[in-house]
Amino acid sequence: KRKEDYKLRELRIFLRDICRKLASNRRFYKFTKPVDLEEVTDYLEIIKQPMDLETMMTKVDMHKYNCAKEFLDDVDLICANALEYNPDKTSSDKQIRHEACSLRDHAHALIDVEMDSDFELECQEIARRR
Ligand SMILES: CC(=O)c1nc(NC(=O)[C@H]2CNCCN2)sc1-c1cc(O)cc(O)c1
Repeated sequence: KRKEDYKLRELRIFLRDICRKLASNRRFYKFTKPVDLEEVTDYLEIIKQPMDLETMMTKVDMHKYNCAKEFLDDVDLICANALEYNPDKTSSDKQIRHEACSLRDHAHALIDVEMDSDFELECQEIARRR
C-alpha cells in the first residue's frame, strides 16, 4: 500500500460521508436515484449523461474519484441535467431547478467547510498522475 493509497482511502471515507448527508436531505430526494426511464420516457433524448447520488456512492466504492473536484464535477452534472431537462416557466420546473441549484451549492459548501484544502491539493496531484 503506497502512501498515496492511504490518502485516497481517507478521501473515500470523506466522500461517502458527504454523499450520505446530501442523499439524506429530503430536499434532494429527486436526485438520490437514477431518473426512472419508464416514468420519464424522453429523458435520454435530452440528457446524454445521467447522474444521481446513488450512482456517485457506487463510484466512490469503485475508486472512481481521486479528488473532491472530480466528485463535485458529478454533483454539477446532476444539477446541469436538471436545469436542462426542466427549462419551462412552470412552477414545477422552477421548483426542480431551485432544488438542483440548492444541491450543487450545499455540496460545494460542505466540501469547502469540511475538507482541508492542502489535502485536496495533494489528491488533485495524485489525480493528475493517474
Ligand atoms: C430528476 C428530474 O430531473 C426530473 N425532472 C422532471 N421534470 C418534469 O417532470 C417536467 C419536465 N418539464 C415538463 C413538465 N414536467 S421529473 C424528474 C424526476 C423526479 C423524480 O422524483 C424522480 C425521477 O426519476 C425524475
